[in-house]
Amino acid sequence: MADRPDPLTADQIAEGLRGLPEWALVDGAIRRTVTAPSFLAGIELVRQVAEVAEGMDHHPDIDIRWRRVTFTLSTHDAGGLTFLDLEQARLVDGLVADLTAAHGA
Ligand SMILES: C[C@H](O)[C@H](O)[C@H]1CNC2=NC(N)=NC(=O)C2=N1
Repeated sequence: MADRPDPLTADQIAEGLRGLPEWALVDGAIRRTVTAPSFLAGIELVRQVAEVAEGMDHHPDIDIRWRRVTFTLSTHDAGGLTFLDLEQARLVDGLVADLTAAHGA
């Protein structure tokens, strides 16, 4: 198993979240809900996030409810949040921005 980074401190989490205004701290994880323009657009976003996740070997919890997709990030092996979660949140934000731009929202 790959070495996992140390959990972030509360200060590090707070600082990281300042740059991630769409994400909320919930039960030791960070969470963002996206409303996609359609169900299939939401599924395509999930597929793109899945590719990112595979590349990072870091896998989000994903909840899909029609057009609403919720991503919940934490590092299970570390028992908390690590820089991997902040990095993944930024990458998800980039994909969501692309989706929004593609649909002229
Ligand atoms: C062996 C493998 O690297 C680990 O099990 C990875 C896989 N994906 C993971 N994803 C997340 N979110 N947290 C982890 O701790 C984790 N561990």
